Amino acid sequence: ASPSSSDADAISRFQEYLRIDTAQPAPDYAAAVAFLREQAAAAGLEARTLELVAGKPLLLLRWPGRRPSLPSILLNSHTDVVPSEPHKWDHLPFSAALDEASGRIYARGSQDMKCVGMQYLEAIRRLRSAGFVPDRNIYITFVPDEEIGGHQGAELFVSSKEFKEMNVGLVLDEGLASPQEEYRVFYAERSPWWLTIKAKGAPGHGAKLYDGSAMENLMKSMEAIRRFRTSQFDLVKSGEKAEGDVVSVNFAYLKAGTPTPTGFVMNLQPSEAEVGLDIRIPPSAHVEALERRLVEEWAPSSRNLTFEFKQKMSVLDNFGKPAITPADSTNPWWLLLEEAVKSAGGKPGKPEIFPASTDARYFRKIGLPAFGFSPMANTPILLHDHNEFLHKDEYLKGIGIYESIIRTLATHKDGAKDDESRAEL
Ligand SMILES: CSCC[C@H](NC=O)C(=O)O
Ligand SMILES: [Zn+2]
Ligand SMILES: [Zn+2]
Repeated sequence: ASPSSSDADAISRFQEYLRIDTAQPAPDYAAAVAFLREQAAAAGLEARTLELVAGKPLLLLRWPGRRPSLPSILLNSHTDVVPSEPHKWDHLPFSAALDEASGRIYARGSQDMKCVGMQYLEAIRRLRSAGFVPDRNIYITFVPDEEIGGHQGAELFVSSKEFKEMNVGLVLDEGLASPQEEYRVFYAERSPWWLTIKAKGAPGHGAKLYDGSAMENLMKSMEAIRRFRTSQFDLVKSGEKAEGDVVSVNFAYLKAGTPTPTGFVMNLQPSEAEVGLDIRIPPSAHVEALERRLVEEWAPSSRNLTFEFKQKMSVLDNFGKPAITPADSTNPWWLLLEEAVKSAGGKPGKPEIFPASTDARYFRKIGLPAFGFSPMANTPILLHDHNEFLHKDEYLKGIGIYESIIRTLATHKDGAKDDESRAEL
């Protein structure tokens, strides 16, 4: 069915946002914030641009509620996107081309996560024009730098005075597309450990056989790492565990050898060899056992191996507990979210652990409940991939889902224990 004029307008606004090149490492944040401030004005929202770091604007929008003392709702999204290889796309990544035949909107950020940022705003437009007024303050944030760790975005924001004044009770952030009809919802995520292991050994003639060369040392470690990786991956392949529940280890780079202007020296065994690892740790992992495995098996000093962490996020929050948001009947926020998705015709899937990392970790770290959710069903998972797309109908359906979520979460349930504690409703 062809979209109504308001649907067509919503789609063209989505395309306009997608056309702004906010790809790392040089996102056009100024253009994105200028566009989003126009959208905020059209949606009747108060807007403030915070520059916690120069050149890294964080846009903070507010929809005042009738009872501002209630814990507020924060709808978060990031404005930056990952780079792409345009020549490998069927449609240029910032063309935001709507393929009429398929109904797909192709663009970098169409899934991750410009769709969500615009769906928040479109849902609020519709709620306001329907005369809805929230009980709680509703905040919408567009933060920078999520794709490079959020260190100058969400991580700074959660310790700012502006954030403290917001009295946030619940955060929604990004999820993942679902190839099934059930939407995916995330209540935790895996913590990134980025690790380098360096092997040293005696150099030697390429024809000489001897033990303990740097390459042999490193290969022994990589073989042990690969066996561990396989053991974890087999748990996923067998269906015994979800991807977010195992420890993943992937090889990010290898570095060794003596370069020359035309290649590498072929008859000199190098005295050093290095591997980079991207490790993701679920909240349930036995961290001490993994650290022991690293020291004793993967990088034992007895084999002239050393290691260095480039990033080592804890699986615990600031209170020493696993950074997890309960997604069951003990958490009234979860029950409301589930009810809101269902009442808008959506099917929430079984709550999962997000396999990668998002800015949600910074909110959970300070003890706030945060769910990862992107309303994309019947959609292949294409974040960070070539030909990332979102079907226009899925996009429009997602606006309706957020209308229901915002209406449900923003309305105070009389009798709830809102005023006594932030964790409760
Ligand atoms: C760990 S900081 C980088 C965050 C990035 N987020 C999504 O892809 C990720 O690699 O998971
Ligand atoms: Zn993202
Ligand atoms: Zn991403």
